[in-house]
This record gives sequence, C-alpha cells and structure tokens, in this order.
Amino acid sequence: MRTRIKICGITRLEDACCAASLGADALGFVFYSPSPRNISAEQAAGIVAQLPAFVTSTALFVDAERTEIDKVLTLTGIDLLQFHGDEDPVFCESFNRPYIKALRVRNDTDIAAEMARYPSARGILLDAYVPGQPGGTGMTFDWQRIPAELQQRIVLAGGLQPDNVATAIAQVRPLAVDVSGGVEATKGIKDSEKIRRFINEVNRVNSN
Ligand SMILES: O=C(O)c1ccccc1NCC(=O)[C@H](O)[C@H](O)COP(=O)(O)O
Repeated sequence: MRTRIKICGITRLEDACCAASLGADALGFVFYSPSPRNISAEQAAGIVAQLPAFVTSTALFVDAERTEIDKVLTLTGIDLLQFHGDEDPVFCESFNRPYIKALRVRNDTDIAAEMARYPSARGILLDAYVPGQPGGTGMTFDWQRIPAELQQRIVLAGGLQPDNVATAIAQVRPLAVDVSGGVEATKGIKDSEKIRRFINEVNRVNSN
C-alpha cells in the first residue's frame, strides 16, 4: 500500500492549496495556543471550506477542553481529530469522529503496548519525545524501534524533511508520513518548493 502524506501546521490558505495541488492526502491544523502554528477555528473554517474533495482535514489538540474541540468541529466540519496530549481512549472516542492518537517515543517506550491502548484509533502518530514540547519539534527518533507488524497503523512524524523521508519510508513502511517543520520557510509558513520536494520523494519511494 502506498504511504500517504499529511502536511501539518497549516495556517494559510495558499499553503493549503499548494499542498493539496501537489498531492498531499491530508492537512493538519494546530489548535494549541502556545504553538507558533496555532490557528483559530474561524480561520481554519475559511481554509477547510476551500479544500478540494478527497483531501482530509485534521484538527490537532493537546489536552484541550471538550468545549474547544466541539467548537472547532462545529465551525470547521473537519474530518479527523488528532490528539497530542494525555487524552485517554474514552475521551478520544467520545466525539463520534475518526481520530488518530499521537505518541511520543522515548528510549524506554513500549510502542506496541502504548498503541494497544487505542484500538479505535484510525492510526497512531509516532513522534519524537522532547521534554516540554508536545510536538512540532523537528526532531527524529530511532525508527528501528517500531515493531514491523504494526507498520500499517503508523503515521510516522518527527523531523521528516525532503532529504530523509525516502529513507524513513523504506525503513518503516508506514501508513502515512506527517511533516511540519521540514517543509516550512519559517514557523507556520510553508515553503512550496520544500513541499514539492517532499511529496516527490514520497511518490518516488512509493513507486518502487
Ligand atoms: O506544530 C506544533 O507546533 C505542535 C505543537 C503541539 C503539538 C503538536 C504540534 N505539531 C504536530 C506536528 O506538526 C506533527 O504532527 C509532528 O509533531 C511533526 O512535526 P515536525 O517534527 O516539525 O515535522
């Protein structure tokens, strides 16, 4: 199965349109106020409304209040939820919307055991662990720690960029790759040339 592509941290319509036109399967919107990629529900709604069909919109939260998530869902009609905090499975499931759960991988993380806690997740995003930073760190982790039998549930994230994504896919064979900082000009602003190179690299390894 081909590895899908998710471009995360979208804050501008032009970046969303660029990523979609170049072949991104999914776009991510960060609803987490400390992040430089934070976006309001109103702004995200304006972008989501203009996305072409078959591009999945994803709303990312870090231990958000239920009311905030409900507001984003109501205003944007977003397709998929992505939880980056300590949300438990019951909470993740309670929005009646498909979700993916992010796990941050430490040296001693039992990846299979952590993934098994979220059987209803449509995918598990594995990201680097950096103390005090719930995501978007630009750091990689040791991909060899990913159990081979779980590959097709995994959204691989953390420090991916055009120069390493082909190696990552060849090694992990994940359901999808997720990139934010690796395709940015500055935080929150995407670089169209980096997006193009990233997607070309994924397509190249997918066709092998
Ligand atoms: O992007 C952020 O600022 C962010 C803040 C808090 C939680 C998650 C966040 N981003 C998640 C992502 O953009 C990606 O899913 C992932 O962390 C990879 O980011 P990067 O290493 O920059 O490619």
